[in-house]
Parts: sequence; structure tokens; C-alpha cells
Amino acid sequence: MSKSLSWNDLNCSIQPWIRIAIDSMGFETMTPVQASTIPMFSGNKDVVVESVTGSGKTVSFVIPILQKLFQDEENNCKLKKGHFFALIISPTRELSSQIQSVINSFLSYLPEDKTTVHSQLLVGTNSASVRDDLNDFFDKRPQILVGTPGRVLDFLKNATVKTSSCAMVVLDEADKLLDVTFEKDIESILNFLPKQRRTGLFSATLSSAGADIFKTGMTNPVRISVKSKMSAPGSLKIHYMTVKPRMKLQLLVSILKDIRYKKCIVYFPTCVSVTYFYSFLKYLGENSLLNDDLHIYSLHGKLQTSSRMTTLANFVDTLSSAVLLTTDVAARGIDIPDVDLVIQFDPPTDPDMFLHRCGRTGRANRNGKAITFLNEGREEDYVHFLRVKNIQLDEIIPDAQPIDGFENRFKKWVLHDRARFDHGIKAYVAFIRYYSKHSASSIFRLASLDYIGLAKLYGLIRLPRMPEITRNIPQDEIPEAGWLIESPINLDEFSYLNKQMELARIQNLDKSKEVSDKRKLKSELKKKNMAWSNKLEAKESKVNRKQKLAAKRKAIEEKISQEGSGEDSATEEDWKELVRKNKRKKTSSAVQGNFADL
Ligand SMILES: Nc1ncnc2c1ncn2[C@@H]1O[C@H](COP(=O)(O)OP(=O)(O)OP(=O)(O)O)[C@@H](O)[C@H]1O
Repeated sequence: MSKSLSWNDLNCSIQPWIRIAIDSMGFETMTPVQASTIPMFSGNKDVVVESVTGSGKTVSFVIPILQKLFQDEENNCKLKKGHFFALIISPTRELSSQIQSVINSFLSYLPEDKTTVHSQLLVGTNSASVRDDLNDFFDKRPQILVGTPGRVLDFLKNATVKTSSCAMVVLDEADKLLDVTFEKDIESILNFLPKQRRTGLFSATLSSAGADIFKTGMTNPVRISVKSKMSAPGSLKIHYMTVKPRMKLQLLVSILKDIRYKKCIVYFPTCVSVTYFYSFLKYLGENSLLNDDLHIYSLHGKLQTSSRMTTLANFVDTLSSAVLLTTDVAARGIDIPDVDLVIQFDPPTDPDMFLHRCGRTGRANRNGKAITFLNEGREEDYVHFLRVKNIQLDEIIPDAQPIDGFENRFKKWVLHDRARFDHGIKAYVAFIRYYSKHSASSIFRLASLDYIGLAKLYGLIRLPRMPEITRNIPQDEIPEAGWLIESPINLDEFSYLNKQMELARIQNLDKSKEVSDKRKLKSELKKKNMAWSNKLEAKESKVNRKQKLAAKRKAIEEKISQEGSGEDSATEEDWKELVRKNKRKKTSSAVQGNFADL
């Protein structure tokens, strides 16, 4: 690594216009990762670069690409139709778009006498298809392509796209691109590219990719690791707060109201929890229960690309304080300089993601604060777990005072619209599923969750029937019929505000009532019939028995009368013998052979 971080001491030459761009962007000195990487990657080396969040990795691959593109200007900048020079892949649309803007910022300093250079974004959107991408590609003839794996692969599959001039490929957030989510697409993309190319892998957590980095076919890569003793930048202060689950939302609201910040990102576990808590916080905002000038945004993977991009742009452009509620979709790479607070409502299932989330603040030597909520109990062990990974968390004791009437207000909000009640249940169930996916499963155990506290956090009025609940809560702790409110409500009368949804609900209710009425009637009839047939059977067997008995009696009497009716003792003995014989034959029956009966 060069000792001086002055751009003048960079260990390789860079084009004068690139230097002008650097100065104009206000990058007074190089960052350590730039000082080490730019000379290597601009030369003939493959690089594997690991450096803390916000340390300027993007510039350390953008400058080498532009530098090499102009090295042999005549050949490279003027590529043949259908060819391109460099490909940059990143895991999300937002990050790809951000990388493209960094490239375009540099390109805006390109003098007019130089060959025009273009970049093209290749990400899945609802408004544009791969065909549109191809049309743009042949029309504008970009030298640099930036995109997400799926769309890039679809693009390269088209035979009209020629890959033989591709001299450089970058995998940004390489550990993510090489994990199971994307590895197949990445492998296929790399198979399309020429073997004689430079490859660069970049991430703040590249060590976790391990031997996977060799799948990229690099030749003798240079490993560049710019890290201090700790895995996070020094400008980033990481804290944790231990809290009872049911108090978490109140705690979030208190922080958003009481702590001073410019921009804050709050990470939630799932898309559905983002949308659920977003609508409640919006409601609080609209009712002046949050700071008046606070703008609230939500961003998650289930939104359409265009709406994701617009939300992010609005969050970036907001001049007053703003909070973005999001998921891990905005955890890696996103660079918004004035984010000075990050809150993790729950820790991520992948421990590497912890650093990426925290790293959205405290970037490029600016001060930043990250706070993680830990559920009281077992989750406190997470602090020790992270310490082993050189991540130091300091405790902040939350103000234990509950907000006056908060739970009632939340409950009222939920009960105002059945859609919110449905939403809360979905968010709760999704959270439990999310929790089961934690890779640090000895700390985040389903068996240790406070299911009732969590149900209250998600505004549930009744516990849903889930095996996790029946398995993990002792029977005597489950409230009667699962109700979490003092006076249970009639769910049949709980309506949707949305007219169409309400109409559909009533129709469904009528249908299911009809079905259940029919079932009831059927089962009553069955019962009735059963009783009738049982009675009939009993009556029949009684009559039968009487008839049989009478017949037998008649038969014996006839026999006796045939054999004479003498009064002597021998005859009497004969009668008795006849009865005894008959008795022996029917020992099983109590009604048969009773001598007194004859
Ligand atoms: N030499 C420099 N001097 C000052 N600021 C810089 C310099 N280089 C880059 N920056 C700024 O640092 C910020 C972070 O850069 P970048 O997004 O490239 O970080 P990163 O290392 O890729 O982070 P992450 O791992 O989170 O993706 C950006 O706002 C960028 O403009």
C-alpha cells in the first residue's frame, strides 16, 4: 500500500480528465483502498478487495475501467457494433443504478475531443424488456454495462451481443453474488466472457465467500484487505438496546421523536412488516404524533422497480429529516451520505448483513450511529457473538417510560379496519418464519421467543393458531380462546374500510354460513336418524325374544302332553330331565330353562 494518500503519489498514471473529475468531486485524498487497488486493477492484475463499508470501493474500480478504456483509445473506445468493454454486476437494481451514476459523474468531465463513452443499465423493470435493452445497446453503443445478474444473463444470451471485447468484469458485493442466490447466473455470465480479461471482486465482507472466489476463473489475483482491528469503520458507532418485544414499536417512535438526526434508515425483517409499520407510522405522522417535518418512506423487494427507484431518489433528495423503512434490499452498497442513523428493528438472519446495514451510516469518515434492538433474554448473546467477529457493540439503556396511551392507540388503529388486522397477522407469521432462518440459531431460537409479547408488538387481538405457538407456549399461559384484548369482538362483524373487500367478505361470510348451516342440518338429521333406528332395533329384538320364548314354551308343553301327564314320581322326573336338557342347550341365555317358568 502506498504510504501517501495524495493523488499525486498514486502508483500509476491516470488520464488528466479523470484527475480533473476527482478534484471536482472533492476527493482531496485517496482512501486506503483506492491507493492499493487502482494501480493493481489498472495494471494487469485480477483483484480481490475487502474493505470496510463506505471506504470508497466504487471509485477504486470505476477509475481503472475508465483508465484502461482510454489506454488504447483508438481500439477500445470505438468498439465494433454489438461489442462492449466492461461489465459490472451488483446484486440489486438500486446499487447498479448508483454505480452507473458514479460512472456518469466521471464521464461528465470527459473533454469534447475524446470519443464519447456511454454506460448502460441492465436491470429488470416492468416498463422495459430485454428487447428494449438490446435496442438501446445497438442504438447508443455503450462501452460499459452495469446490471443485476438475471437481466445481464438474459441480455448476454442474445446472439447479437458480442462478448469478445469485454476486457474487464467487476463483481461488486461479490460474496453475495457468489452465494446460492446468484451463483448459477454468475457462472453462466462468466462463461459468456473471454478468459483473457481482468476480474475484480469487491465487498466489505468478502472473507465469507471463502474458496468460492476461485469460481470466477481469476489468474493469480492480488488480495487487498484494508481493515483495521475492527470490522467497521472508526467513524461508525454501533450500539444495542435490550427491549421487551411488546415495547419495541414505542421505543422506535421515541427514538424517531427524541434523537436528532438528518436521515435515518430502519431495517425490518420482512417486506410485510415494512408495509405494516409504515402505515402505522404514517398515521402517527398525519396525526401530529411524530415530528412535523419528518418524511417517511418505505422500500422493499415486492415493490415495482420504478417505485423503488423513485422512493430512493425522494429519500435522497428530501431536505428536511427523513426516515426510510426497509429490508435487506437496501442493506448493501447504498450510499446516501447524510444518513446519520441506522436502526435495526431486529438483527439480520445473516450476520454479515449486520455490518452492511450499519455501514449505511458513518461513511467516508462522516460520523454515524447504528442501533440494534435485541429482544430481552437470549438475544443478548448476539453482542458476544459479534465481538468474536471484531464488531464492538455498546449498550444504550432505553428510556423505560412507556408512551402514554400508545398501546390503546395502536389497538384502535388496528380495529378501525379489518385489513390492518389481516396485515398484522401476516407480518407476525412472516416474522416467525424469518426467525427460524437465523444462521446463528443457538441464539435466535424459536423456543425462546416471547410469542405473546410479539403478538402485542404486531397489534394482534387474538393469537393465530400456529404449531410454533402450541408447541412453545405452555397451555396455561395461552389466554382464553387466544384473545389478547379484554373484551373479545365478534369477528363476523369486523369489517374492511375498502368497499370492495367488505362486499367480498360479506359474500364469503354468507356462503360459509350457508355451508355451515347445511352441515349442521345434515349432522342433526344424522343424529335423529341414528336414534330412531337404534330404538327400532331395540324394539325388534325385544319382540323377537318374546316370540322365541313363547315358541319354546309351547314346544316343551307339547312334548310333555305327548308323553302323558301321570302324577307319579318317575314321570315328574322325566319332565324335569326334559327341562334340564333344554336348559343345557341354552346356557348362554338367562331367559331360557328356568324350571319355575314351566
Ligand atoms: N477519495 C475519496 N475521498 C472522499 N470521499 C470519497 C472518496 N472516494 C469515495 N468517496 C465517497 O465515499 C462514499 C462511499 O463510497 P462507496 O459507496 O464507494 O463505498 P463502499 O466502500 O463501496 O461501501 P459499501 O461497502 O457500503 O458498498 C461515497 O459517498 C463516495 O463519494
